[in-house]
Amino acid sequence: MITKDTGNYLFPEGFLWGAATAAYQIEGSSMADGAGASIWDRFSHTPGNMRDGDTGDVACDHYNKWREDIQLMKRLNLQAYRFSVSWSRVMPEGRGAINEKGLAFYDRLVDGLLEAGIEPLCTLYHWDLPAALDDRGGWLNPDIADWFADYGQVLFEKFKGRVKTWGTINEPWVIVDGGYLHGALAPGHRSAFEAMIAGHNILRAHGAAVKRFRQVGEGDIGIVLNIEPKYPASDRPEDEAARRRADAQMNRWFLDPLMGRGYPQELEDVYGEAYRDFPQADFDLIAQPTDWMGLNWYTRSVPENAPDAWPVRARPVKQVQHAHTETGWEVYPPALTDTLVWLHEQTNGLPLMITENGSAWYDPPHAIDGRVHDPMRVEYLKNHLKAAHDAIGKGVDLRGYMAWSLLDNLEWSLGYSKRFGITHVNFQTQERTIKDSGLLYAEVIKSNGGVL
Ligand SMILES: N=[N+]=NCCCCNC(=O)[C@@H]1[C@H]2[C@H](O)[C@@H](O)[C@H](O)[C@@H](CO)[C@@H]12
Repeated sequence: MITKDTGNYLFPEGFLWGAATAAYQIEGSSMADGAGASIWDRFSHTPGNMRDGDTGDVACDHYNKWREDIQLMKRLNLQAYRFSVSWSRVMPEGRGAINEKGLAFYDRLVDGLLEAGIEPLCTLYHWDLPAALDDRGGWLNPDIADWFADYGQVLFEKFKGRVKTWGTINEPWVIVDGGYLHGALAPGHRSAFEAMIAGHNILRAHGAAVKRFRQVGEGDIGIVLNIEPKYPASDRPEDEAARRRADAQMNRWFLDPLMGRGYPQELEDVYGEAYRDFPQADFDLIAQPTDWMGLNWYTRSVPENAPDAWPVRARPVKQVQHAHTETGWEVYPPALTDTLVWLHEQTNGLPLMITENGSAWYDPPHAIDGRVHDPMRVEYLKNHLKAAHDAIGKGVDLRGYMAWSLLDNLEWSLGYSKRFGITHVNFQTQERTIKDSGLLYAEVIKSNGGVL
């Protein structure tokens, strides 16, 4: 592998290098030891929802292989590991009784990480809502703000002094756009009216958890947003208007209220009669000050005006001049720099962390001669780390980078067909093999970017 340090892309001292996963995507054993079902157990077992009929029943079997996976993290030189907790493993009904065996899994994981010198970054919610709460309306029920804060309190108290960096909710936009607007993700609803309500309650739940954290927790807390910058397909006014609608519906819908600005005005244009406003007290709760913000970044898009494209009336124009990943996302690293600078300004200089960045490319189902060569992922990783470094040079307070993902895993309704891991998983044998991209990443971490 690369040995020389160019020194051109050295990151600040103390920059935090890690990798990220999510409970339902890697753990398996989702109903073991008293756990309750989540909406993803239901959704993945409903015929027609999942590519190849895949489910998270086994996934990467991380529930059993977590010790081996910590050793893998050490071989990757990881300084941090971003994981999520399965709410229904800890509280089978989502509220009330605690399942001590479920909580004990995360207790062992956190202690194992600390013993390995790896900082645990915990996400409270990464899409796997307890099914029992969905039966009570889930994100459509305003009571969920208190249910979520109560769940957060269990973890804040259990891991006080051991977990210092908390994320409340992973990607409100994907939860709502996928789960309530277009139906591609659990719980599979298709309603703009529900989308507005679910999105608002997700924000309220975030605020309630932050307030509770200030009362019982210790450390830093923030939220994790996916931001996909929008560049107009032309300088025609209708394309700029489409860009604004797309930017409002995907990027500012959640960011603006979190920063105390309320919903962007374009949202009413997007959702029409489904748009609704809410009491100011809600927006005061939502805009609780946070300590950091997570950015999940994959790609940009170039929208044009498209009156038939419900509800945003904008459609991305494929940028055929650039490579596209297996998920159809354009590879365009300069847009990451743009996003980081924009987010730095939008959050008035809040500390930022890239909580996810990565790419899906075709990898074989098994390693060959103990190796998995993934040149496209190597290139994506190198060029996006350079783009992140460029943002730091422009004054962005970027604190860390978590590669998505530590392992090939369940890519939600796309099943195991899309591999994002810097470590390959043979899903027949559960054998892990660090890919070339993982070997590079280990060197990047060891040199703090020096090898880039
Ligand atoms: N249209 N479009 N453009 C791209 C929009 C990206 C939205 N998807 C994400 O950010 C998800 C995030 C999730 O946390 C993780 O659980 C997923 O495995 C990764 C990979 O999919 C990413």
